[in-house]
Amino acid sequence: MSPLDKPGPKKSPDDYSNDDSDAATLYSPDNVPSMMYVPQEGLLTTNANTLFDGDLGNSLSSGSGSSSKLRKPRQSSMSSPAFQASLKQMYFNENRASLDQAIHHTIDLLCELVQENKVRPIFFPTESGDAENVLLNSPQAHLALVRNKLLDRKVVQKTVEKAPLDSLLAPLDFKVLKLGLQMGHNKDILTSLDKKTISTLLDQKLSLQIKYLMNLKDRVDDTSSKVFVTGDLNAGKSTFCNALLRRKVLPEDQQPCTSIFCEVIDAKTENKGIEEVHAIPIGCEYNQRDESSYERHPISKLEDLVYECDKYSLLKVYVLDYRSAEQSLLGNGVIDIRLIDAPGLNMDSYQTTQVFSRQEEIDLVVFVVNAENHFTLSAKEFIAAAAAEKRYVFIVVNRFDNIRDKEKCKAKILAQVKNLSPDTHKNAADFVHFVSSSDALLHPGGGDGPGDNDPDGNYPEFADPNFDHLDAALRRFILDKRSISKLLPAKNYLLNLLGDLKSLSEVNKRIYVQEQDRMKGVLNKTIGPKFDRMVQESLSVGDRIHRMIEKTATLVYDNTRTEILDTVENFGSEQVVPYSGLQYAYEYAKETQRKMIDTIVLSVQMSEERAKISTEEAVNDIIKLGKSTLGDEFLTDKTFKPDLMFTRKRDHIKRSLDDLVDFMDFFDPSLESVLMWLGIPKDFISGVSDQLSFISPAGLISHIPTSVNSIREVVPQQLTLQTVYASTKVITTGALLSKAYSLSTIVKPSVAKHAIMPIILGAGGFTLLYLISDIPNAYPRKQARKLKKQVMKLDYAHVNADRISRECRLVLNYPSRQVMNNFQTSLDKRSVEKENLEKEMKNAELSSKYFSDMLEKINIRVSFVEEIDLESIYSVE
Ligand SMILES: Nc1nc2c(ncn2[C@@H]2O[C@H](COP(=O)(O)OP(=O)(O)OP(=O)(O)O)[C@@H](O)[C@H]2O)c(=O)[nH]1
Repeated sequence: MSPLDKPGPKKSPDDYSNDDSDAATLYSPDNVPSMMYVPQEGLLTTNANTLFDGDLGNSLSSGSGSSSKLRKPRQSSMSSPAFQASLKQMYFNENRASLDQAIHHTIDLLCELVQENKVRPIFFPTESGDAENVLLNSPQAHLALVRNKLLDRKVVQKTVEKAPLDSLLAPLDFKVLKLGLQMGHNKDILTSLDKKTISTLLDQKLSLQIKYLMNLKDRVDDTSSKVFVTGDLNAGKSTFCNALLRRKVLPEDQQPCTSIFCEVIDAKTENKGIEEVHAIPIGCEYNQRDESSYERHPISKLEDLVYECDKYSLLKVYVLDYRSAEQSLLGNGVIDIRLIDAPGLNMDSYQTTQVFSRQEEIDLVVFVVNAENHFTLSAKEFIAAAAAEKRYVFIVVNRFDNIRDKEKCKAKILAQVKNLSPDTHKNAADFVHFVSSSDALLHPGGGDGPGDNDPDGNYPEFADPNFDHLDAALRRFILDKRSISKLLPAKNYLLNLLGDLKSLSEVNKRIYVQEQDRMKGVLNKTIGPKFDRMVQESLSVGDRIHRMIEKTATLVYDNTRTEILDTVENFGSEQVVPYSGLQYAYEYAKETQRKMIDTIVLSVQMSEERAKISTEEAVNDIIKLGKSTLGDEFLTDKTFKPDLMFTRKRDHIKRSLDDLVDFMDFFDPSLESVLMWLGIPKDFISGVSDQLSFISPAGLISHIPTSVNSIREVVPQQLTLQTVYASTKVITTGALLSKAYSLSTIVKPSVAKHAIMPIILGAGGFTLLYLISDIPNAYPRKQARKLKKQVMKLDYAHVNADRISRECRLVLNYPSRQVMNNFQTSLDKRSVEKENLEKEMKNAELSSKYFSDMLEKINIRVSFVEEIDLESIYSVE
């Protein structure tokens, strides 16, 4: 931000000055102390005299919203070096405050991003262009990673192949984030990426940037300036530092000697005027007030100390410069300058890393290159990196005295500089110097220290005029153009970082907008309808299974009932066990009874077996239905075991049935059995059975004539068989005697006496014979009726049919529940899927909104930083 008010073109202090080229005159001791800026009054003033006339002309504001204005100074005052110096100081302070603010704002943005990354993942494209990263850089791959935790390369490959080309985003060319972490090259991390890792990596990246910005802020706020002198081995770095100090402080040698960083500090301001070396042992943190953090050594020991890189990490070299403020670089009276003499660049990697790691602490990099060797590969790399960060690099081409064709050498080196740092090349007169440092130290007085000044107190003339020019340019850049030397790298860095954050936000905004649309499509076209369809399917399958169970249970019930009733119904038609004779009649009866009961039990057992088969079929049908509807999602964890069905005892009927053998159970006279006993073919009996059906033993008894008339009436029609039948019944029931008695009342006793007795005896014998012979058939018939009666009474068929069908229903409920549970699981899964998608959609919406807002903020910050005008007042060219 320029402190110059608009409108009207900004004027650099150079515009007020007639000649600003001679930096030495800026700090004329006569002028510097007499000039100061009074912010409260908005005036530049001397100790006693006002330098401004009464006109309010071109005004200067504080740049931070203050309305304070500088009155236009008189031309004579404006051109004074003191005015220039103070004005530049004011600009510097304002720009520094603005940069501080910009750094704070950027830190805030980074903190916001860190927070956002914790809540919702930020897509981070890596810079490497290899195949793996292309996969990782696609939005699909990234979100898949986030969702699925583990990267299945094949799956991602498939996704990428399917994705439309324009939806794949090319890796971004980050400037700061890339230089800061180089995450994309770490294959070990990439292969094990999951949501947490991505988040942690980005978190680390952003946290590092926050840390870096804190350091940057310290650097901007730090009033001192650090000049980092580095270069190739034996290029003359120490000699160059000594030439700047005009003393042989640092050891020079033809062999590489400096193996430790040496920080040269003004002893007058920083060490109570005492010249000494503070050697900081490796691992110690230097604290000047804590003597245990370093070792004190005299300057003369420096020759040895520089070799002890195994012992010390840094040497703080406090020296006095007896020259005047306008001659001395360290004791310039304006700012605190420190020189850092670094070991040669091709030292071991640790040292080189140190060089890199320290870059953020330094304001100016001076790269010393041997004119005879030109740039080595490591030198080129270093200069390019430093220029990218600082924009300007001081290049000192040393040992130029050894070069014969100086112009050719110059042209060659400048051509190389052009490639490495265009800005430095553009301002080569200020930043590229061809010198001989050793010559610069040659002066008539020779030797070191305070005694070298000539008797008049003036410092001797130098042998190399080019070095004078370098010295002046360096002082001018550090002291006069501090906005550039100190603040420009910070501004540059901020712009680069904000640019990266902008790219990151743009990519994320685009991805999340795309993702939102994609997920909306998935929800409306796939997951939503799938969920509804599954709900319908589960209802319909549930209904079908219920019907299947009912059908099977009903079938089993009917079959069982029919089976039992049929079994009972069929009893009595024939013998069920062999008859061994009258003397075994009781055993026969018991055996017949047992056999019949067993047959009933067997019928139940058979019904159960059939029920098992029906149940198994139904189980398979239910599972098949589940599988056909749910496909792969159907999981069966149980197998149906029919043997486990009907394991309870089923012979309780034996206990229920009356198993007493009654004497009368052996006799069951019937016309059919009589006919059969008489040897009449069975077919014939069946043919006439309809006509005989009305004849029942009870009916017959009721039809037994009660008088002779009635006998007369009856006999013609019901002769023979009926009579025989009736007579057997009469005998068996005792009715015969009563009928005989009643007959005797109507028939003359003498007649009766001769006729009845043989008849009675004949019929009785016949009947007895019939009854005894009919025992094998009569008992089963009687027992069958008895059992049937009891079965009916116990409702045995229903009870068993109900029991079996209930067990079938119970068993079938298992696969039914299994299918329905599977449905429920699938529905739950769909529901979770739907909820997750809705949640992700919401997150994508929030993320896209977040990055839109973030982009707006970044744009405001970028304009803020861009408006910090560090250069217009100092035209480097
Ligand atoms: N001819 C000539 N010799 C020089 C010049 N500058 C330095 N030297 C010599 O080069 C040698 C190495 O100088 P140093 O200053 O020790 O080099 P350095 O880069 O500090 O060495 P290391 O830090 O040990 O890598 C010494 O012998 C110097 O005298 C120069 O401008 N011209």
